Amino acid sequence: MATQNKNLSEYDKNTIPNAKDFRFGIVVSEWNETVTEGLYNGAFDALTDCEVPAHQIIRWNVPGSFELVYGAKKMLQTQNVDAVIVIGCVIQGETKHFDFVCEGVTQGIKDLNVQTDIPVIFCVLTDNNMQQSIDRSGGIHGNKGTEAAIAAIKMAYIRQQASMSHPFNQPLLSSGALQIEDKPREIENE
Ligand SMILES: Nc1c(NC[C@H](O)[C@H](O)[C@H](O)CO)[nH]c(=O)[nH]c1=O
Ligand SMILES: CC(=O)[C@@H](O)COP(=O)(O)O
Repeated sequence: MATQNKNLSEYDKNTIPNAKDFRFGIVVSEWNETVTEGLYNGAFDALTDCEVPAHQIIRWNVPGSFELVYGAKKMLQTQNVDAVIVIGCVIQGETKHFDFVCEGVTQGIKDLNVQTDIPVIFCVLTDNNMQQSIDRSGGIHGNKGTEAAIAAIKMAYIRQQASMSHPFNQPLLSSGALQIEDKPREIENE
């Protein structure tokens, strides 16, 4: 299993961009809250370890992982953030409900990444049992919240750099080929 070969809490600060000016939203599911609190603590501690001031981290709670999509959407619409982390823990029960919750939150977060300009980081455990969740929220495999925080910093940096680069959103030809203009378009002053 991939996680068994990679401790989720390990990161090299030398490979992480300067994050002190970034603002982060964290939406936390209350289902399996002992696990989600452990994930949140991992994320919060990693962000502050990377010089993000605590007052630049905004936390909202939602009832369950399925509500993470709506919570992240409203966070994006109303808060000045450079990335959002959604935190949940979905554990297989007796029925197929697990499948639908996992699919719904996965597709919903993917859609937000496609439809909006702010990266939304997927920190949702989808485990067979509680022990697997414990192992990944500060246990033997590390903390997925830590991993998510580092991913959030890196994606916020990519967004920042992309916004300062020449626009590469050249129009596509009818064939679908990318039309390369002689020089990048001038960025119009807003
Ligand atoms: N069983 C789990 C749930 N179920 C609740 C749903 O996420 C949702 O809140 C409900 O269906 C109302 O819309 N949520 C988790 O986060 N983890 C679970 O294991
Ligand atoms: C993911 C869930 O909603 C699940 O844990 C609920 O348990 P059950 O399938 O036994 O109703």
